[in-house]
Amino acid sequence: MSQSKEQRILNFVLQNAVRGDPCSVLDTIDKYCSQKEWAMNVGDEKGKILDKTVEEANPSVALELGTYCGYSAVRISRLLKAGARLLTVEFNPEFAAIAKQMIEFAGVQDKVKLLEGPSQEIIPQLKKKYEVDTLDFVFLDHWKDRYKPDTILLQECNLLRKGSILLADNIIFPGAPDFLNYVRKSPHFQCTNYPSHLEYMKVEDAMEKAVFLG
Ligand SMILES: O=C(NCCCOCn1ccc2cnccc21)c1cc(-c2ccc(F)cc2)cc(O)c1O
Ligand SMILES: [Mg+2]
Repeated sequence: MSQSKEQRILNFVLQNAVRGDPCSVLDTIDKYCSQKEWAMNVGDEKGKILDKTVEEANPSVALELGTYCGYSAVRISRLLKAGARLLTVEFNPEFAAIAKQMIEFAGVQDKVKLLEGPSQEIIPQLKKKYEVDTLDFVFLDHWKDRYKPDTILLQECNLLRKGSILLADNIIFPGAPDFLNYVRKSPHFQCTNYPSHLEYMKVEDAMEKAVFLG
C-alpha cells in the first residue's frame, strides 16, 4: 500500500523534529509542506494570527473543528495555561490517527482531546459527554460550508458566552461566504478581518475573528 501524504508528513516529523518540542514540530511540518508537498495546515503566516488570537482569548476550554494532521492543535495547545484544554474534532479516521501521533510526539497530549466524528453530532454532546460549560475560543477550519451552521449550532447549544472568540480560517480561499455574511450582519458578533495568504502559497487568504456579544 503506498503511503499517504499525511503519513509522509508525520514520518518527516518523527525523523527530523525534537520529541516534546512543539515549536520544532511546527517548524518541521512547515519545512516539509513548503519544500516538498503542499498540505492544508494553517501554516506559519496565518499561524501567527492564530497565536495572537489564542493569547487574547487565554482560553480555559478551546474547541477546534478540523484537526487534519494536528498542526493547529499543537500550535494552539502549546499556548494554553496549566489546566486548560483543547477539544479538537476530526471527521476522517486516517487524519485522526496521524494527528494523535503528531500531538503525542509534540508532548501536548495532556492538553488535547481528539474527538472523531462530524461536528454536527459532536457539538450537541460537548456539555454532557465532554463536561463543557462554555467555550472560550473556537477555531473553525473544517468544511467551509459547515462554518455557518456550526456557529448557529454552538449558539443553540448554549456553548458560547459573552466574549467567546471564534476564529475562522480560509475566509477568502477556499472561502466561507455564507459564514462571513452571517457573522458580519449579526448583532451578536463583533467581527475583525485579518488579511493573509493561503498556507505555503502567494495566493490571498484571510482569517475572520468573531467575538460573541451574548
Ligand atoms: O478543506 C479544507 N479544510 C477542511 C478539510 C476537511 O474537513 C472535514 N472535517 C474536519 C473536521 C470535521 C468535522 N465535521 C465535519 C467535517 C469535518 C481546506 C482546504 C484548503 C485548500 C486550499 C486551496 C486548495 F487548492 C485546496 C484546498 C485550505 C485550507 O486551509 C483548508 O482548511
Ligand atoms: Mg484551513
